[in-house]
Amino acid sequence: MSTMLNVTGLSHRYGSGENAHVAVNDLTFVVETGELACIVGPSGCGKSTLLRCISGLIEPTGGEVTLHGDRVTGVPEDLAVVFQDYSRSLFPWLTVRQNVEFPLRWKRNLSRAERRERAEEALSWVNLPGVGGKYPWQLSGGMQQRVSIARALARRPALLLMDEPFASVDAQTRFELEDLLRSVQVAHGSTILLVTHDIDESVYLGDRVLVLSKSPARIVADLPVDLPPERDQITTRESKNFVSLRGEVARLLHGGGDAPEQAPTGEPADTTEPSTLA
Ligand SMILES: Nc1ncnc2c1ncn2[C@@H]1O[C@H](COP(=O)(O)OP(=O)(O)OP(=O)(O)O)[C@@H](O)[C@H]1O
Repeated sequence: MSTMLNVTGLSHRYGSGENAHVAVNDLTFVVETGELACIVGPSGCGKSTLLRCISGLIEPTGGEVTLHGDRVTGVPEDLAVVFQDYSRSLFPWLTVRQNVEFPLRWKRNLSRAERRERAEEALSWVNLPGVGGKYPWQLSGGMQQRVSIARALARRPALLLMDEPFASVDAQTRFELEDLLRSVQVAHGSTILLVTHDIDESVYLGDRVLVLSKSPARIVADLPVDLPPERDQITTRESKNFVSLRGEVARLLHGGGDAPEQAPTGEPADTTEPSTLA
């Protein structure tokens, strides 16, 4: 496996002097090609700042980010981001197909017909064939977020960043979108870095879970997820490995980074921790 993303000693400080605020502090990790890595951390710990630095939207005040070996100094062309708020990221005056095609306009090597073909293909990947002629506001919230995912995938990004992508939809839709994302990722070998504050979601979706501390964010643990690639909302969440890992992540988050207590062998870990962090 080759390394897609390399984050080395990354720090970011907003402001200077007495008003300085360190949002992320000396983060080092890699994301391998074809991996779905989840970052979980408390609200306000610096997750969005980290994603902004990785996507080249802001320049880190320390350390560096490389994408397939190239140092990130601006927004890389082969990186796509999906945000939480689909209602603000889709253009309401464009049809679904035009929204998905929109970022492809800057790919000069693609003809109009190829752009359209790619848009239709990406819409079929997210189980939305046949809605290309509708407007976003004619679709449910979950469908609109699938359009946002299709728009990101149509660009065939080397890295897909997702910032709390399912936080604005109801629980049932969230489960459907989680399953959709995993199936798309497995089918297309996409490399994804997803940020969430939901412990269960991080374990259910991830091949790996990176646990962040309270602000300023530092990495408390980098945990492999020992679950099969094909997951199921009921049986996976009931499995011993899932329950044990979610307990470990919760203890790390609530303990602020202390070493986790291991559940006794053969017994499921305590599942009373809340799934999300305030
Ligand atoms: N532009 C900015 N200027 C100054 N401080 C900022 C700026 N953006 C974020 N911060 C501060 O940096 C810290 C981390 O913010 P950030 O949005 O990265 O956290 P987060 O983990 O994504 O939060 P949430 O989970 O609530 O979305 C917070 O204390 C925030 O107030």
